[in-house]
Amino acid sequence: MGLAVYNPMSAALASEPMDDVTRIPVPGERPYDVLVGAGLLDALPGLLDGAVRVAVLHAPPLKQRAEAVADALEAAGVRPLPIEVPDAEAGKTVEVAARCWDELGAAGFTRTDAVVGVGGGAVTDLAGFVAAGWLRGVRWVPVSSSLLGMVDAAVGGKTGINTAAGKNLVGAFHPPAGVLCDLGLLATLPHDDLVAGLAEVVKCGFIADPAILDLVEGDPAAAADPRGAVLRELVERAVRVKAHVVGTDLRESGLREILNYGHTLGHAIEKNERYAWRHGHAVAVGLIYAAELGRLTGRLDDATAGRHRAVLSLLGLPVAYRADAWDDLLAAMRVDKKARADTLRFVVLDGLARPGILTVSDESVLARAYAAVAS
Ligand SMILES: NC(=O)c1ccc[n+]([C@@H]2O[C@H](COP(=O)([O-])OP(=O)(O)OC[C@H]3O[C@@H](n4cnc5c(N)ncnc54)[C@H](O)[C@@H]3O)[C@@H](O)[C@H]2O)c1
Ligand SMILES: O=C(O)C(=O)C[C@@H](O)[C@H](O)[C@H](O)COP(=O)(O)O
Ligand SMILES: [Zn+2]
Repeated sequence: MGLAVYNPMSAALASEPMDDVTRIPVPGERPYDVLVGAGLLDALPGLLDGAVRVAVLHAPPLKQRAEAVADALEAAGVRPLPIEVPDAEAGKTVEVAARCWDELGAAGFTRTDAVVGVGGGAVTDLAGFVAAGWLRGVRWVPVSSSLLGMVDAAVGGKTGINTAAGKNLVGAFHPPAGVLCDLGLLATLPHDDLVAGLAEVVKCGFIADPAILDLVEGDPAAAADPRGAVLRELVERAVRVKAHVVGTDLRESGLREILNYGHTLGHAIEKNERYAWRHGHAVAVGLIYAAELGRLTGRLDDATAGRHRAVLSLLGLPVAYRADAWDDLLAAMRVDKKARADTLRFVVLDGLARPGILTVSDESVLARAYAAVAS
């Protein structure tokens, strides 16, 4: 089954630069814009017009930025409710979400009130989920502070938390009112987290926009320079890929599955590591695995499959995982959201920027493909 319908050129024309802020529209039944630039807080109150109270969810590393968000809201006549949550995956739990809902209840949040998530993908996934659940859905805005959040997590309305059985197993499709990607925040993002975000950028290169791969291969150091023009271009290209896909298929009934390239094994590794591995690191290994699956099933040529390991290695991303973990990984992959009944399904490539679905009828190929990443 082929799923490729993306044209990077027409997507670029659809986005408008304004005073060094690039506005990338996300179409669909509830359209919104992704703003990419520096600062951007001036745009926040306008996205939450009519709100009297706004919860500002953040983890400790982004406390200062959350205070600036609260100040911007207060200056616009809105009552901010700062809520500090545990950092990274420790915040993506039902207990933390329940505590947030208790705080919204105590503050009397109504349907015109709203939630802002200030942080990386973990905090914005949680914030969106809290907003999706409260009164069956209030407005929310991610103020994305990590590369991975900007190019992926904050865009598209997939919100959620982890459960004991696996990654993101409870959640809702709940598009934001807008997305703010403040490139200035990348200066304080730890280098390893920035590089982890590049794994999702590379994913977009393989599934839809090969110019991304050329940029990374041409100058990997520039790709990882938080202040550089190359990274900005990569952010904008990846956001355009995601905006096109989620604008076409919000609820993942077809095309959106391509964004899960590399994630079937990636999520299994994250669960196996009890979420101590960065998401982007696990996805990097998952991408090489998915490429090998495509190659072994005769769908992907050797050169494009090999390019996965090469480009991810150039960035210093992990390209291998424990050989002895295979049985646990296979068990975790069985609850992947793309599985249907007892049948595993993977996103694979039929060529560069030609993603499709592999429905696995003979599971022996899964273990054989694992040899490509087993260490
Ligand atoms: N909803 C989606 O569509 C989607 C897409 C991709 C990933 N995700 C989810 O996103 C999460 C990963 O996101 P992530 O890579 O941003 O990880 P993260 O949110 O855990 O952030 C990584 C670390 O960087 C810190 N950080 C973030 N921004 C910072 C900044 N500007 N300065 C200093 N520190 C900063 C965070 O506090 C954290 O310690 C995973 O939970 C993944 O499942 C969701
Ligand atoms: O937005 C999507 O759709 C994606 O699959 C993007 C992924 O990068 C992201 O990690 C997402 O959270 C995974 O979704 P899931 O449904 O497999 O949990
Ligand atoms: Zn991801």
